[in-house]
Amino acid sequence: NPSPHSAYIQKCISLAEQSPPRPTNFRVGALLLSRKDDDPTGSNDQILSTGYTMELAGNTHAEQCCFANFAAVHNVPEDQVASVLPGEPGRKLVMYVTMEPCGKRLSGNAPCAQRIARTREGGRPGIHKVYFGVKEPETFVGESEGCRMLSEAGIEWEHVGGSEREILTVAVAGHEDPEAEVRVALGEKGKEKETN
Ligand SMILES: Nc1nc(=O)c(N)c(NC[C@H](O)[C@H](O)[C@H](O)COP(=O)(O)O)[nH]1
Ligand SMILES: [Zn+2]
Repeated sequence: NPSPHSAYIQKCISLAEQSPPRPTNFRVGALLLSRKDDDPTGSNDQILSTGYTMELAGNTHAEQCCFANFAAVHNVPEDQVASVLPGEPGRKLVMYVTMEPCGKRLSGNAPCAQRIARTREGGRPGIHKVYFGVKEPETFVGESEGCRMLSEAGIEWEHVGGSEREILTVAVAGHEDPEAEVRVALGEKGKEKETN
């Protein structure tokens, strides 16, 4: 049976497409689920929450909204989401995000890798693994730090390949030269503009 990763990444792309295009961030989609141990096809997955960039008021990120939406259902503020995330034996929490969780934000707001790491505070199991469809491009913060921060927090991560161009095209739709930015991010630096 096929792995469920690509289907979840596609779901996150659909979420990202709901994000209002801005020149100052990326349009990203995120999904939180509970997965039964030893269930590689995800046949027993339980979706817990979703989020997309600027879904909620303010300068909010997809992962931040995903947590905030879950916290709201459980009547706690987003920064206390760890206290209401399930920690059942035999199941693990997994996130899918179109883009690598940010390790730094030009706004100075708490980066998503830190928010994800904080779910493990107080010895809670928290988020076990993060799957993402593309590394963060260097547009805003240069070399991305998100994966290193997740590893330091003991959280596994994995790049699910195959949808990079689609994810990046959605992510940069509000930027000044989206096509060029996608080409650069894909390592197609310096390619001549496609002659139309
Ligand atoms: N993983 C991720 N999810 C998002 O929802 C989002 N918008 C970004 N974007 C990362 C980028 O590095 C920051 O958007 C800029 O650094 C500007 O920072 P603010 O967004 O203004 O805090 N990254
Ligand atoms: Zn972020």
